[in-house]
Amino acid sequence: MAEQGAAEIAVRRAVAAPRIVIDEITPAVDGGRFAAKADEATAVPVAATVFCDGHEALQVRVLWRRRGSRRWQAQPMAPCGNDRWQTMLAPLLLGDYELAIEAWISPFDNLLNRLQARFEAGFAVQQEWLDMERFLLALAGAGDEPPEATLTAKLDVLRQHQACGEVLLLLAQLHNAALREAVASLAPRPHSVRSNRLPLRVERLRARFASWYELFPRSQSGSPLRHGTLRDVIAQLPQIRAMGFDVLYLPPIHPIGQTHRKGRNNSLVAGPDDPGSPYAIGAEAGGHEALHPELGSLEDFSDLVAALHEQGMELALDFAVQCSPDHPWLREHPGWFDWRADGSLRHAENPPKRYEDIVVPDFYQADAVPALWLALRDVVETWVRRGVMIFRVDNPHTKPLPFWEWLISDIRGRHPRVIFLSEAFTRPAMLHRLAKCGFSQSYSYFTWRNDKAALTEFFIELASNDTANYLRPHLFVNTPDINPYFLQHGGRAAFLIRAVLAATGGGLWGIYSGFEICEAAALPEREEYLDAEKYQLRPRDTFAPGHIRAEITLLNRLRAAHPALQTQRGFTAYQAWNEHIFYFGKHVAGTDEHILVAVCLEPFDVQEAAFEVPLWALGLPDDATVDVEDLCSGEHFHWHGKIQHMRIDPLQQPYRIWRLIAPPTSSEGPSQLSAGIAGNGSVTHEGGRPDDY
Ligand SMILES: O=P(O)(O)O[C@H]1O[C@H](CO)[C@@H](O[C@H]2O[C@H](CO)[C@@H](O)[C@H](O)[C@H]2O)[C@H](O)[C@H]1O
Repeated sequence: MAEQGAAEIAVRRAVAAPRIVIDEITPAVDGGRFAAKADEATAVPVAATVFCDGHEALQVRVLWRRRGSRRWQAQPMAPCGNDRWQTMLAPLLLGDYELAIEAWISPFDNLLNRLQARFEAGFAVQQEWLDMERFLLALAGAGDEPPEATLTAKLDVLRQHQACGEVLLLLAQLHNAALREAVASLAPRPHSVRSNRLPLRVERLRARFASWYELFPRSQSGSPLRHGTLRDVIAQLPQIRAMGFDVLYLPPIHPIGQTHRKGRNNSLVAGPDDPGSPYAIGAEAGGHEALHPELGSLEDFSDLVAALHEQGMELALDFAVQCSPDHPWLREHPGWFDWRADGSLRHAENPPKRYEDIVVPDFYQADAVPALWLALRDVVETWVRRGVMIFRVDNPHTKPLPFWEWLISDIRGRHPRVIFLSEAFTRPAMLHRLAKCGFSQSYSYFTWRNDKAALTEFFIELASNDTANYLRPHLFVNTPDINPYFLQHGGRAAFLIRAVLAATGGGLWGIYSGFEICEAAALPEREEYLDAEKYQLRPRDTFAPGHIRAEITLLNRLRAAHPALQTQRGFTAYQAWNEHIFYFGKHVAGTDEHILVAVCLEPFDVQEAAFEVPLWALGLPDDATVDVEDLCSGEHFHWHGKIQHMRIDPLQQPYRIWRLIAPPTSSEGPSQLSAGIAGNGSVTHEGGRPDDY
């Protein structure tokens, strides 16, 4: 008896289990443990695998609501093959959302499918119609309010078609939108099931698409003898904006400690005039909320913020959780630090790098919880109040993950426009986890991806939904810490190569001042700059001969004009039969824009290659003719057929950027663009130098 009872309970449990499977929802990060990322300018593609036993017809829809709201909004999803369902949500407003997928068996669609199948197979549909009629009658009931009234009226029309044997018209009416809407609101939803809720974070467009320029304010006076100020920075803005950059990033601007101050080239002893590393935060004049006195006043700071806005730019500030031994926190809050037995503190490090001039507070000291966490949050709040909406976070991987997850969520709760960039050059697992914890953008391994295979793998991974749903790579070509070997040895062409890869491969790229004049002098056998600006004033002439300002300007202009260049998504590696030519396409789903980029990775020697034009992506046969625009020279020409040939002289221009122009539909007549343009299928012409544009 007991056995029988247990069996019955087990059966009832099985019966209560969902009959419909909802799986592989995207966007979702770790099954909803972390928020997927979207931005307010972009529609959100939602997809899921949804299926059931047998041949039951399903209805599937996506539900979404702002976090904290009780009301769900709904949008139907459509099948796209292999049990996959999809829809596109119109761009959402800034903020945090929840998504869920809901599905149920649709008796109406089951009846309709059967009726249609019988008809298409040439059989009578009398029986199927009676089933349908009974179903609709039951739904309409005796109600005379919409939607019942709509259904009753439609039923009359359906019966007339049925009586006259007009099955095609009957079917058309059964597909009628008003009828389906009425049915949807009245019909039962057997076996209805809803997925778990998946968080989605909608950020500003600049979280996904921005061009950064980094400089040290102290070097902007034009003289090695005078410490630069924020006013000097304001004077530089027009020329930085003219290159097309829209974010100005400054390393820490706080007072710099004296104790263990570093000297030139990272020496452990500073000379009397050495300004010290700006990352050694905190001195008599204050800590993280103070401004280094030599840079100016807080009024100057707010003038800088205003001047940036006038230029259509904005500021990114460093947020570095560390202290010089002279930071006021060491005196005021000794309990935030992990003191050694001899009364000293262990200096910070990011192995193998050693940071002898700073110490890091201990997030889990009894006195530090919650005081230190809140104090750090208040530092960010202070700068937000002063107009900073972007923070580049120094070394986040050496601080606890729960701290970042809490801090970012807390700040964004009040300031959804705030963007955090994670500077974590560390193991992939940590780099990725920081992005999941909420960082809007992440430094990446781009700087060290140079050959074709490595670049292909790198960009394919970043473009994949699995990664792009939570991690946005920031492609810096150089940083004050990284003077890449490729730039050290590749001459001017190397700078152009790296610039075009970064500016076209992803939505976020950045240069550190000096890149535009191909600065590359290095410490021997090190990826570090000689006389690094981190330890001394380094005024430079950023218009020095040989500069690549025109090329950078063109790249930023192309990025602004072409949505395909504003994202890491939509990357496809194409065939160019030469190991030194990296050739890829960028295309944003839902647009007809196809950009092709070919980069000669060899900075000194001419390279040639046959390459394939992805005519198939435009729905064209292999022997079609396609109009092409060379986006660097402005020339228009044709390519006849799928296989073309390129020749690139890196000393002239180590890259090509083309736009494929979709052929006009037959009603539009011949393309205006192609009229009168000679094209022999070859792109061996060198076109104009970028300086000519
Ligand atoms: O460790 P990372 O490679 O991520 O580099 C970042 O953090 C470093 C520590 O803040 C910072 O290093 C610079 O500042 C230190 C503290 O003043 C100093 O000891 C180092 O010599 C100096 O390079 C680095 O610049 C930053 O990008």
